[in-house]
Amino acid sequence: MELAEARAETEPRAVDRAALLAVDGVTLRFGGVTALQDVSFAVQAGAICGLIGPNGAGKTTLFNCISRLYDPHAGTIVFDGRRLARFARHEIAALGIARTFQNVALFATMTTRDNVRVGAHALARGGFLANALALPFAAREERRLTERAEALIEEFRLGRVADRPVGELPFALRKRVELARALAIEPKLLLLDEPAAGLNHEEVDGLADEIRAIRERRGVAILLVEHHMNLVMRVSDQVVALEFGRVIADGPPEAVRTDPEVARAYLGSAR
Ligand SMILES: Nc1ncnc2c1ncn2[C@@H]1O[C@H](COP(=O)(O)OP(=O)(O)OP(=O)(O)O)[C@@H](O)[C@H]1O
Repeated sequence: MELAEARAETEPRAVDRAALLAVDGVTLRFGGVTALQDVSFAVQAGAICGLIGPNGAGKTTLFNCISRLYDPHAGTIVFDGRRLARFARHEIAALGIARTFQNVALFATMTTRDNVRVGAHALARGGFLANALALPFAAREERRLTERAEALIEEFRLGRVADRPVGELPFALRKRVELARALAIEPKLLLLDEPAAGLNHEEVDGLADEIRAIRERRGVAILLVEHHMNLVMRVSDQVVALEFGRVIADGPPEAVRTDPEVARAYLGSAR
């Protein structure tokens, strides 16, 4: 493909506000540092979108805006037709957004099964009082959560380690537990923060298959922050590239990979 043609295909464009996730003109500063500058892009329902960029480009900051950990100074994020700014951080899961973390955020002394159950609990109805009084609907809810957790344990092939504390498991397996836990809320959007970090070649291959399979099975949209370029290019339907807080390319993986702006941004970067 000619370079000019590649550029045209990846040029940032007006955001599609009807998409599952529409990030529109988001700006966020930390003191004098502009971490995000007028960032706009959209992710369609069921699509896998890779978010790339050199260190400090703003990827984590953007994730934190979508999870409501940070409030943008300007712009809007619309998810499934709702403006996220209207919701508190603890309401995000109920809207249908789940997240995994770079360093795996599980309860190390709890078993695999209990970690997955905790994920399902994020959506549990009834609450503390109903559970404390052992009301019938609380018992029904518990059964429902147990069934959901067991289904996920089977789906993610975790049966063999279901009763082991997750802190004892190899890192790659803990990552699978974290995926199962995130999906326990049956999200419409899954945010994956550097899922390949700390994995070897073979494990990254397995992860790529797993990510595609999750989307096929569940139709969930996935936004993936990742430095591992091969993984991003292999699994994504769309890739958004950031540099110094700005979107420099947005398009199909092959077009973004060959985009001269992206190549320039990565020049001198060893990753
Ligand atoms: N809490 C914070 N306080 C001050 N500056 C911050 C904070 N978080 C991020 N920054 C700055 O904002 C910019 C974007 O950082 P961010 O962590 O979002 O980049 P990134 O693309 O995720 O980088 P990496 O690939 O290294 O994880 C950087 O200049 C960073 O130093």
